[in-house]
Amino acid sequence: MQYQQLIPVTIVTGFLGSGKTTLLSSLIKTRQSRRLALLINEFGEVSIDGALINDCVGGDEHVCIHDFPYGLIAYGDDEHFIPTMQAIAGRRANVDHVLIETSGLALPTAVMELLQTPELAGDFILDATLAVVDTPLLLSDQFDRDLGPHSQQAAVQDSVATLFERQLEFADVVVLNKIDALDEEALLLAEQRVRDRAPNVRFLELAYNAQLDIRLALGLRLHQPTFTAAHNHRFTPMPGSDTPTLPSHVRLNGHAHSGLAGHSHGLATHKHFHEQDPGWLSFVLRSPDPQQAETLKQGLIQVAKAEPLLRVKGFIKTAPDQSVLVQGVRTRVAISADTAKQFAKDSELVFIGYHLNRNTVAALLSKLTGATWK
Ligand SMILES: Nc1nc2c(ncn2[C@@H]2O[C@H](COP(=O)(O)OP(=O)(O)OP(=O)(O)O)[C@@H](O)[C@H]2O)c(=O)[nH]1
Repeated sequence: MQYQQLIPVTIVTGFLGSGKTTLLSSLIKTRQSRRLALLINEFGEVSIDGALINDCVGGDEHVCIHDFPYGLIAYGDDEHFIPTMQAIAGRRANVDHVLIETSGLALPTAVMELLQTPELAGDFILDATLAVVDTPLLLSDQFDRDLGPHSQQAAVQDSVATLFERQLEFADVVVLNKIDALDEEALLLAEQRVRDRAPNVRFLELAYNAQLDIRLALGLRLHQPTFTAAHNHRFTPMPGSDTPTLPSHVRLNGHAHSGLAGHSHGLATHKHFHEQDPGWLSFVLRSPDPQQAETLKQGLIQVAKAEPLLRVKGFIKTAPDQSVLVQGVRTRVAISADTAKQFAKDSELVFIGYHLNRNTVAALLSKLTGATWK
């Protein structure tokens, strides 16, 4: 298979709530004639992101969504990733680019490595890994380690900081997102903070209003192998593979992803963080009662202040035949009637946090909203 015939894959990583789905939605809108396949990875029982992105593309057959509502894309127990990718390869005449959104708690390495296995290496090539950053949170020290005495708060901070740093470490491109209200000085400081954590990041891009120029996001070919004798050392044969050479994912900085044998990160990087660090939890709370949007919003802010809640999202029922979207990243909670849906179901919110107690959150939210949440 010639490089030109390989389907480029862009991995979009980034911490919980950094804006991955929002950026993907805007990329889809500006995709022009590109035919895209998207793999969306949701951490939680309810597939919110899939619903949002599907809304955004409507019935457009040139954008095909593969939703992984329960699974963690490409991690150990994911049986769907390789067959899904092979199915995409099977309709390669209709696919120009694959975009994979990893869970906000995942590292991109699991996908990176599977792309190099014999099942996929003949059809796909990593184009670039993008890490989306919630810039205001970065600037307000929310991704810093807590160097104080041991406490629950310090444990949350440390786990968040570790995950954040590792996502940046594996990125080719860091996208500074949520920068609408930031001035030049703040952006320079944010850049410095990214570079301090991940000196090998190759590009920093700015996403004003969660929009990225598609030319800066797709087709970067940052892992294009060099097919010259002088660079033969970049090819690493896959052990046990018939394929004589694999597309090397060597970075300019020498950080190698050039085959499983030579891989430098170790198997630990294949694990999702909630496997490695069982402190990360996700659960769903439901309410049959009609919700008052502002009361619920204030309730969620209080919960995020009192408990180690890092992300909440879902739809709440504000009238018998209407549900509206709830999006919370720590204490920033937005309720968007624009994304109203004609749902006749109960309100349903996914909560993600670190050692977050389901019963405590349910009791607190029920008390604060006067509605039953369980
Ligand atoms: N002000 C502002 N808000 C943004 C921007 N990008 C995203 N958001 C908001 O941030 C929240 C989270 O955005 P998502 O796109 O769902 O984030 P995500 O990274 O996909 O979230 P997870 O999949 O849960 O990790 C939503 O309320 C978005 O509307 C931005 O550029 N500016």
